[in-house]
Amino acid sequence: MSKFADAARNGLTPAALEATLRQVGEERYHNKHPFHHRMMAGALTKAELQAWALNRYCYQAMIPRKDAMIVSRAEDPELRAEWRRRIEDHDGVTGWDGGIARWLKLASGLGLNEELVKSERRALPATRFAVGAYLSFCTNRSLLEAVASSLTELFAPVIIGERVPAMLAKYSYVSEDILAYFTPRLKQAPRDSDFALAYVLAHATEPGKQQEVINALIFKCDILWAMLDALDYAYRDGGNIPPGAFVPEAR
Ligand SMILES: O=C(O)c1cc(C(=O)O)c2c(n1)C(=O)C(=O)c1cc(C(=O)O)[nH]c1-2
Repeated sequence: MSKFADAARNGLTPAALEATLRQVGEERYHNKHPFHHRMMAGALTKAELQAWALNRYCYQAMIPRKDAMIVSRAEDPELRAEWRRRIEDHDGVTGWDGGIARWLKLASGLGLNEELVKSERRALPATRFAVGAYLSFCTNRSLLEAVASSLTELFAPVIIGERVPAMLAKYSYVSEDILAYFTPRLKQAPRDSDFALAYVLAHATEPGKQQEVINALIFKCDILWAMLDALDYAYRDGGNIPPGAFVPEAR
């Protein structure tokens, strides 16, 4: 049983709930994953970096759809107004001048064909299942759980701060230009997660709901973890690439 399974048993103060959520991230966020450690050490092949970018595109492309789901479920205009900015961050004004387009630049900068990435046809089965599970979680669980599941963004600046300098230092073909996706995220993620955290602390006031938000964050950490597990298994050392998935040319 997870050590967090009955963390809210006796009810938590807002400060204690926040501390528990931060501890979940401390222990379970995907910056603890061996794939991320290999990335930071400069140990990934170009093929593995390409596979990472191609698969992660599916996650990026789904994010504004799950945010639209949250907007549609929110009865509070303030929550909707705040949350729709996230959709704009990813879609921009035209659909192709926001975060999704910047992620495509990252992928093409690593040598991938943009149309192939956009088609999502070559993503790993586990990537598609993980991304679908996140969207369906935000569709079917309570609004509070959906908001809480975004709280991995509390920890995103940490992983970006580890990833970007390491990628620039360790992979000669990676330039700042290619990694431009991450620059605005360093402002957007704290703005978004501060709002989401305040919402969660204000609304998770009884033990049952507090446990639900803790579990929602664990679920989301598991989604991110499962995506890196799948990449590691499929592409490490030439790998175990599932039928139909991306086959790199570069090694
Ligand atoms: O670079 C990362 O490792 C990372 C992690 C996460 C996250 O923790 O879910 C997000 C992002 N990036 C990101 O760029 C992003 O737009 C984003 C949105 C969300 C979300 O759950 O709403 N997470 C993340």
